[in-house]
Amino acid sequence: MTTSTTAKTMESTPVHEKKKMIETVNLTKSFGGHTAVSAVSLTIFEKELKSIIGPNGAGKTTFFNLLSGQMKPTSGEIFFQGKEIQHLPPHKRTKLGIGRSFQITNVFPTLTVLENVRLAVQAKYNIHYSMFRHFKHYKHLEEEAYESLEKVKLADKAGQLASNLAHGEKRKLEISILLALDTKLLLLDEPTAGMSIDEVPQIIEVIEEIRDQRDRTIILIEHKIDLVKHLSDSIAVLFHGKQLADGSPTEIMNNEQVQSAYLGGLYNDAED
Ligand SMILES: Nc1ncnc2c1ncn2[C@@H]1O[C@H](COP(=O)(O)OP(=O)(O)OP(=O)(O)O)[C@@H](O)[C@H]1O
Repeated sequence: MTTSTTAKTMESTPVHEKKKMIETVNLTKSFGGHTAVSAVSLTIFEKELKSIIGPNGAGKTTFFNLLSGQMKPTSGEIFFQGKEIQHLPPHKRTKLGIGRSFQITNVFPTLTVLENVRLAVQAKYNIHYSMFRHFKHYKHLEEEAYESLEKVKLADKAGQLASNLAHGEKRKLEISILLALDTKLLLLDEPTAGMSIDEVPQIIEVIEEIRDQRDRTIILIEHKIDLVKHLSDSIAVLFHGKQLADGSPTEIMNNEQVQSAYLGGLYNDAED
């Protein structure tokens, strides 16, 4: 894990100088009588990495589903760069620049790693492939795809079939595809889940490098609290669907309400 002072730089930027990337206002999602997300009002600033933490069932994934458009809210609003988006379907939000890491459906197992990312680059430029055009017409797409693979440290696997990648490599490929699509807001849902111990530091390094470029905004759901502390500019805590706290990593770790209501449980989760 590399050390970086960039996160501290974001923390020290005065709030009035920060631009809002996405904001939720009283965002609520109920399933029958159960409210999974309850009047959550959160602001995520451009170029920051915000983590959403909370015990199992706290509403984190539902919150992501609302941001990405997989679910419609029961009430409340979502503003992306000032534009109201809660009524937009997922593909329109993708076009605006919101990308979610689990969109592994974009990965074609029988294509190579490079071909998968090249398709994302093509989609970004809206270019339809023609067998009769000279390959040089497409060379820049391939180069851009390769650069995107380099950013996630997967360039050495460019020629392999996507189906042959290890689990952690597939997660990196997903992130590479999001980067190739010029995603402004990356929604990373437990990127380390299911990874072997060897794979975790690699994905952390990738996320850290994307964060330190400071040209994207990242929202991260993650159970591993040490990782969250290390990576985040700010942390929001959900508890029974409600927003329990929102602040810097230090503020959250020192927040007595968070500690007593939740952190003990979280540490236990993390050790599972
Ligand atoms: N489609 C659904 N229908 C009914 N209830 C749902 C649905 N999706 C989520 N819930 C409920 O909403 C609550 C919040 O679930 P959610 O998956 O958002 O929590 P989470 O914080 O992501 O949990 P975990 O850390 O275990 O993934 C839970 O009680 C869950 O059972």
